[in-house]
Amino acid sequence: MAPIVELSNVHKRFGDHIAVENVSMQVEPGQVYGFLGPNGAGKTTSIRIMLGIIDPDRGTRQILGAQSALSVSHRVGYLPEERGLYKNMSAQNVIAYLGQLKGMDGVSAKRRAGELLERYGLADAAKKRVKQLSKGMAQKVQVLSTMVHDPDLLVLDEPFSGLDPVNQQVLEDLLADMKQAGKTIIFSTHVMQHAERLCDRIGLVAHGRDVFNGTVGEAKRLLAPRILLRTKDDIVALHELEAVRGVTRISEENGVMEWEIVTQGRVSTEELVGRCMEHRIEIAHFSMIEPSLHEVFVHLVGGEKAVDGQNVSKERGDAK
Ligand SMILES: Nc1ncnc2c1ncn2[C@@H]1O[C@H](COP(=O)(O)OP(=O)(O)OP(=O)(O)O)[C@@H](O)[C@H]1O
Repeated sequence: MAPIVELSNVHKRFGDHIAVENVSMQVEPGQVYGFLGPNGAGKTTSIRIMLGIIDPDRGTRQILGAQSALSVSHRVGYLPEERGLYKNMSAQNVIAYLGQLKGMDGVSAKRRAGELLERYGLADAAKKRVKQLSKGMAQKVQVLSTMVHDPDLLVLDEPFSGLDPVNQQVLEDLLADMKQAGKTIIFSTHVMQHAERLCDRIGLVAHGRDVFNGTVGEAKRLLAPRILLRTKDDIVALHELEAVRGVTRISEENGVMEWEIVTQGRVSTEELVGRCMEHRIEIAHFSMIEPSLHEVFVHLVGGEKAVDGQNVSKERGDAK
């Protein structure tokens, strides 16, 4: 099956500034794709290129089998980074109006707008004018307006920004519902937890370039796991292992110390446990901590230094 969206080696310059340099992405039907990157990385520019709002200087794009998103716009729902709705219209009418612009008839658009508002906790806001809504509520209304015409593809630029934690969860649930309904979703975010929970694939850009493209699991495997060990014994024997990069004492209670062991490469649990037994280190607790997507992000975007900042290297370790 052809990808729903494909950017190949896209490049965009604004004056002297290169905003996007060789960005590529492929999104398959039904996938949730997280487009991640720090401020100014080129996410919005790439999304605008994808949707035909601006043209790339070089590279190619394809969306729903078309060269231009304009010819398939009724199949696409788009939440731009700049928010804005007609302030004097009611929430229900503004969603219905945007549905009509995407080809819906007035009655169906209004009915569907009412259903969406009810389902996602905004029934009371249906008759209120947009200018009477809080910023977060207006944003939710705008998100709902992107899906009123039942598009196949949702492209949401920073949909979580400006929402409180409860409404972020509502939005996560909404996106999960859309995925369940077989929709393809592309969203940009700085907040790794959303991407971690929702995405089948992620693309990370920094300074306009691709830094990573793959699944969340593949991203996490880029960093070695950490180990949490609780013991009352001296662990200097572990510190000397080749596979151990650093050891940090986290806490101490009743003579039992909790250590975080940073490994390098794929250290085996057997090797560490074996070493503990060999040196009579009695284990009160032993667990492997998978790196978070946030840590991978900092590692890829901020470089090794940022990761080292959280850990203690062998030289600085206090295991002795
Ligand atoms: N129309 C424009 N004219 C000049 N420079 C631009 C224009 N649009 C974007 N840029 C620049 O291109 C770079 C990438 O911007 P872009 O908005 O794509 O980043 P972003 O990853 O979406 O950032 P953020 O997360 O902060 O929204 C930035 O340095 C930005 O200042």
